[in-house]
Amino acid sequence: MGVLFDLDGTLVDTAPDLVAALNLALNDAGFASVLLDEVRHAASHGSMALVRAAKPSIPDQQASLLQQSLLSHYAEVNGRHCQLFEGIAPLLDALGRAHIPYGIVTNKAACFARPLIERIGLASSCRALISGDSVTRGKPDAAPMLLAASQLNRAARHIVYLGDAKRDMEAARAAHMTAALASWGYISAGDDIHSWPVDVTLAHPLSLLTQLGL
Ligand SMILES: O=C(O)COP(=O)(O)O
Repeated sequence: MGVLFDLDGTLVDTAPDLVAALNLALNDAGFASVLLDEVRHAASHGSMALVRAAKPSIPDQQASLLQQSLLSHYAEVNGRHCQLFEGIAPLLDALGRAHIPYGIVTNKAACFARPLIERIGLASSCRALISGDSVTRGKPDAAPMLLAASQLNRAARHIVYLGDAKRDMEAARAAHMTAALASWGYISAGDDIHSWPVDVTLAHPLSLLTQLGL
């Protein structure tokens, strides 16, 4: 048995850092800041989704400049305001006690994902960290999932993948893993989660232990 996690919106509440970087970029460009709750739902979908959540109607070129600025500010603030979601630390402890390895499959670039898991204290316990740029095709493709499974040394069918986005559920299904929806994540009212390929919906991180029969 093994467990894989999505990073943003599932394992770590990264929205405060991402929105801090977004606001620095907006302010540099002469725009007003946005509130965390206004754009939090976009935080699982990458930097351009955050820019578009704040500024839906600016031209593409201006959005690209804001995205580049956001990413350069994010390199500074990454790990500063974020924390593990409530219930994740005891979950990881319980997995460790049960000798169930865990890893992370994120679409975030390695230059952000690696320092983040070091700053948040997971680098020594996490057995696999697959980033968006570790493979040619990221989620919803099966490739990053299967690479993580090989690093955990577990068969894909014995792995549960927790995520908060449709592409996470699709990637888990494509890799023949159990697709577990983390309902504490960045899911917006407009997300039609009933149409997503979900095997199990978890209301709290510790609900995974019941799912695993622990
Ligand atoms: O930064 C992104 O693109 C999203 O990252 P995630 O896959 O951990 O949700």
